[in-house]
Amino acid sequence: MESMMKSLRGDDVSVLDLDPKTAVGGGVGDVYGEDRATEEQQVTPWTVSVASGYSLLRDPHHNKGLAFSEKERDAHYLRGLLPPTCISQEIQVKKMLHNLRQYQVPLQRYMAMMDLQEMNERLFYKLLIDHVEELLPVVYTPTVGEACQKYGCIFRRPQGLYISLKEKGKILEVLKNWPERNIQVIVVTDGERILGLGDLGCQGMGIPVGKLSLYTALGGIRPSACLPVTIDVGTNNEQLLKDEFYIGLRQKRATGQEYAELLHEFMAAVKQNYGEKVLIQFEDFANHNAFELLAKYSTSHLVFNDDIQGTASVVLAGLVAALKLVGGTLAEHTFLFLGAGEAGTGIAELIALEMSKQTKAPVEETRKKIWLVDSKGLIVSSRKDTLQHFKKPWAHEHEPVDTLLGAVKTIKPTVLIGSSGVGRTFTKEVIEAMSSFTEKPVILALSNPTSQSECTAEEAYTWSKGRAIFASGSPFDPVLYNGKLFVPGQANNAYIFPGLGLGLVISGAIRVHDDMLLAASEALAQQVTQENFANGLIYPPFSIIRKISAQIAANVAAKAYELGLATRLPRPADLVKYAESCMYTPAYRSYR
Ligand SMILES: NC(=O)C1=CN([C@@H]2O[C@H](COP(=O)(O)OP(=O)(O)OC[C@H]3O[C@@H](n4cnc5c(N)ncnc54)[C@H](OP(=O)(O)O)[C@@H]3O)[C@@H](O)[C@H]2O)C=CC1
Ligand SMILES: CC(=O)C(=O)O
Ligand SMILES: [Mg+2]
Repeated sequence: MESMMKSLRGDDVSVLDLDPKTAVGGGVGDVYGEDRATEEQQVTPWTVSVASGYSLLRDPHHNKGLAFSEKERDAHYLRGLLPPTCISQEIQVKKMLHNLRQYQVPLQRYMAMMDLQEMNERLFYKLLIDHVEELLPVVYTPTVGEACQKYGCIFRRPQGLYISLKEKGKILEVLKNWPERNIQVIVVTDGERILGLGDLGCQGMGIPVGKLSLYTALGGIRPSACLPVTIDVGTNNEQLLKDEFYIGLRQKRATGQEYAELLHEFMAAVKQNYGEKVLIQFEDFANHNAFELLAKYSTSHLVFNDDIQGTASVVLAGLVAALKLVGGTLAEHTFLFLGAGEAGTGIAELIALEMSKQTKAPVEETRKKIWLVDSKGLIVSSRKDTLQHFKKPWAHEHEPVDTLLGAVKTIKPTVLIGSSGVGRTFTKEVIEAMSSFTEKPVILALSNPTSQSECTAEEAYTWSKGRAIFASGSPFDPVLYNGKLFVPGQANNAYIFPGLGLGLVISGAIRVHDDMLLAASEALAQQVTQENFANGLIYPPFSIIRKISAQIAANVAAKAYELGLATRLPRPADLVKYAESCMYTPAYRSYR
């Protein structure tokens, strides 16, 4: 046993018994037994397979820090490596939270959270789950946006898998370098449209890392089953290309065939390595690639585009809930979007689909209740020839209108949705115009991070004289207006993708279907309580997100079984209970 432990600890005789003065290479050993003369020689980096002692404390999957019990300290060679005190995970959470709150700068909090994730994974998730409303803005929008912008500067230990053009032809090998074999969810970006911040190249890695930490914290997917990936084909961001700390390829973006081939190799390698049931979530691709990738791989892989589909599902849920506050049916409302890209057209299409299901009218008809404005003005039929394919269905008969204000005045929408990525575009005039013909205008400022939000919560409530039903992509604090407290909701796809992913995983689904997005949306809308409505909220609080995710997962899984897309048989009788039972919990395990 002792010899086995010796070997596990790395103090193998063949290494230890070497006389330092006659070490390999024949130089002279220093006081540490190391030999300068051998520094140029190649060595084998090697490690042990059972974590114990010093290496156990440095293994984020098993480390418990001061929470190791006396018995564990004896059994796992930890004596002396820790100070004498033993504390509970609850006290560790309390301490971490106390420390985090000392930081005034959000990016410092982000870095502290990333350090914790790298040091003690279970404590990271316990902290995030128990204090989700406080910490979501740290690990996710808005702070993750700043983290991506400064990723090169704050880079310490790599997270996730980087696949660049240099790895072309070897992607399968690269996947095999990842330490985990049983991957269930991959979030992949190419960094070209990171939130509303544009092309951040390889530094977009913060997004897959952040999204996957939410898959675990909010949706209960095991951390070991999550794989963040960044595909680096270069960047067109001149500032990054000149930045000495930039971590990616220093070249302009590859496009066309070169791009398509790398992506194709990646998609094929993922299926070969992990099988057909691994969920691949496309995230923050520019729209000129996003729609094509989704269309191309949705028939051969379990793929989902969060920006197009997840956003659509979350917004539809909010709108269905909002009807309880503003009255009418979906089809009785008129919708205007600022931004006709992935989020805008994705949401528009799902609203039209739901309206069509409710009214039995064809989608071509229900689309007519929905209007979109892009950077060139209102999308109308006279522009059809020059429009990107995803905008064409929205080119309705109308005179050209150049501005959002002009469009609001002529279309008279009851719902205004911002998905442009451009901040402060819902001006006072726009919100006043909305409020002039609607008693309770629904205003969703979806763009992230906070700097890109189409308006602030305060602006929406003040300019509408407290009548707006408002939600935003990034969180805003409650607003006191005319003596009344208004609590804005957060319309963010983080409500949907963790539960949707869990539903796909537990049913063993092999494809994503639009009806699953509707099922997810319906489950979310059902979680909004009378108390939430009384506070003007159209989303439930994030504090109960794991309960929400289980409901979403169950609804999605039920749809997968109904559509014949589920492979995990037999179907569990109680899908909510089953979803809950599958969810990862971060409590420490006891070590024998
Ligand atoms: N809350 C949430 O859950 C989510 C929020 N988002 C946010 O939505 C935003 C957009 O994302 P996405 O749809 O993927 O981006 P896209 O690039 O696909 O689309 C952006 C759209 O906005 C239009 N646009 C840009 N500038 C203006 C302007 N000044 N006036 C009018 N229209 C303008 C573009 O017009 P044109 O086509 O003419 O260039 C394009 O149609 C981002 O900030 C993102 O963070 C995205 C997904 C989820
Ligand atoms: C939330 C999100 O996915 C985005 O802003 O891109
Ligand atoms: Mg996104």
